[in-house]
Amino acid sequence: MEPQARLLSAILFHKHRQVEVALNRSVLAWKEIERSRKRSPGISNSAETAHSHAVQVCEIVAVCKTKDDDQDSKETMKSQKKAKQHSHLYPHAFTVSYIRRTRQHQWRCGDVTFHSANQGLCEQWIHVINEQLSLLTNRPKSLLVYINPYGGKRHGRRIYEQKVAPLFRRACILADVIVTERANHARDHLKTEANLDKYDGVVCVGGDGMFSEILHGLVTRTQTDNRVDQNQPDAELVPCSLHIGIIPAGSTDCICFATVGTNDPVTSALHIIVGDSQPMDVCSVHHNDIFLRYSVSLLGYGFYGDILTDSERKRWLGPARYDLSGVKTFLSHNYYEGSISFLPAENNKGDPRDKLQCRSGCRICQPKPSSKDTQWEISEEKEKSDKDGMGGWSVIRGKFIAINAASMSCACPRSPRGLSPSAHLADGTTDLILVRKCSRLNFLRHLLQHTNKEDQFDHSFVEVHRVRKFRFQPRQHELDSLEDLSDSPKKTGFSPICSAQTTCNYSTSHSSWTSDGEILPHAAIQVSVHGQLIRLFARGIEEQQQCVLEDPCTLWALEPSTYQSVD
Ligand SMILES: CCCCCCCCCCCCC/C=C/[C@@H](O)[C@H](COP(=O)(O)O)NC(=O)CCCCCCCCCCCCCCC
Ligand SMILES: Nc1ncnc2c1ncn2[C@@H]1O[C@H](COP(=O)(O)OP(=O)(O)O)[C@@H](O)[C@H]1O
Ligand SMILES: [Ca+2]
Repeated sequence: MEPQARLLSAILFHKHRQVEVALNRSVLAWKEIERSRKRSPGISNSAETAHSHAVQVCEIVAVCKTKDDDQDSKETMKSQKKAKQHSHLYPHAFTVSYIRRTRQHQWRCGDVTFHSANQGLCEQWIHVINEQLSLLTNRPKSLLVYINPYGGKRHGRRIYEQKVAPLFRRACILADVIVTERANHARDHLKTEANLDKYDGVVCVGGDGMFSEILHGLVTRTQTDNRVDQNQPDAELVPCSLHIGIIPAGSTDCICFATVGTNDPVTSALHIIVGDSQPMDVCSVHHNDIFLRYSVSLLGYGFYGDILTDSERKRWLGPARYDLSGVKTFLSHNYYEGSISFLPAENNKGDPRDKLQCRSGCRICQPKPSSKDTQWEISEEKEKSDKDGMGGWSVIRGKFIAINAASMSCACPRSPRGLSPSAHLADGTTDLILVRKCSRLNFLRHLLQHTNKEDQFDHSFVEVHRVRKFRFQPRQHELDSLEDLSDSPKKTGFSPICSAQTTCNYSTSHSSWTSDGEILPHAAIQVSVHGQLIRLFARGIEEQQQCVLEDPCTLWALEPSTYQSVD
């Protein structure tokens, strides 16, 4: 790769030591002068060695003039005298705030302050760095923020004010904040009222349920504006132009965890600031050609549907409601009869058991521009020609403890690999997991495997398919109407210890679907995946500590440009 020309270089002071600082279009680097000369001449090929540091320009949060009060605030008593002398000699300074990777995908905002005797020089550095930042056009300047004050442990407002707002201010992002006053406040505001032209993105402070509100508001608004009828299951939906940021402050937060790798408000705020972009699939759910909901994480019938139905009554318990309802539902051990038909994904989409996890820059999720249209036509054609005979579609009937569709891994702190560890964020498919009637012990084994590294699909009673569309029809019990009044749910040989359904006056042989944590009113549904319908301010889970810098040493080897100025 052609090394880039230096924009600036100078001898400045950092922590009372002389450093050489250099900037090109992609990297800001600095190294101590005396020590590096004394020690080895070779600097290793990493972003940071003992005496050489480098930061990618696209990971700089902000640069600003350092105020006098800030300069010595972190000094110890011992070094205060030295610092005073130093700041007398070099009274001018600027601070660069940048992204620092810590453990397990967590990001923090680090600061580095450079001092100089020359005020003009400091101003020049601030100007040139800001000029480079202004070229990064994917960064949001104006955001619309919705806070659910009742999500998770009810810390949403505090999390935003203490951890996120100061970072947005530092990055000069304007934020209009709405603290919601009722469920669906954010959805309705986005659907009709909000002036979206003003914003570069929408931020949701809350859990998956709150994200779902933003999703529905934005997707519906986009379809209305483009005159697309959401009730048509085959309608080609128009992708949303605004990015969505998630500040995790809910109970599960799996959409954040599976797209960032951690549930941490500061990390999410930094992904928003740098304008990361992660496309994401969205499932549309219909009942008899009537639109019900969109879903991005788990669409679950049976086990998870029952947990969610039960846990809604325990909302006051916060995130612990899922554990309590989980144990209760596990002990109930219900199964449900029905038939699933699905349209499998094309072969190039991989397999749910192939262990190719979706990671930042995932190849399977890349749109294939040259062949996409023709591929799409072929598969549409195949689908049409197959429609009458249901060719291309597979049908499975049976008794199921759980039917889960995971459009992405659904990784979360409870299950760090998720419900379908190899599911992809943006491949246009969902992984359909069918857990048939089995013993309690076997089901427990299967569940436990979600928490360790074992393969949860390695059971005769579990099957998993990567699909583009599916339908579910619960078994119609001819005598349902008579039996429903007296019958409890079907059991796998044990009497019920407690059951959500015994108090339910809807057919007891049916469960409910949960879609991103919300309950759907119908059991018979049609689902289609809409590839890459939305984009998040995220980049997918990074493989490891990514050191994508060009060798910072190249900066030192370059001829100075016209910008060069040395103190
Ligand atoms: C024995 C331990 C078994 C642990 C099994 C863990 C599997 C967890 C898979 C989680 C998938 C989560 C998919 C995410 C869905 C969310 O969109 C959605 C909404 O999120 P929000 O609250 O942030 O708005 N959340 C949920 O649907 C919550 C799912 C929670 C599942 C908890 C499962 C607990 C199971 C406990 C079984 C206990 C067996 C005990 C035996 C004595
Ligand atoms: N101000 C509010 N009062 C009551 N419910 C709200 C409010 N704002 C949002 N909600 C609803 O709260 C539910 C849960 O929100 P969420 O942020 O996902 O928290 P959790 O992860 O704890 O479920 C969602 O269904 C959302 O529509
Ligand atoms: Ca997918």
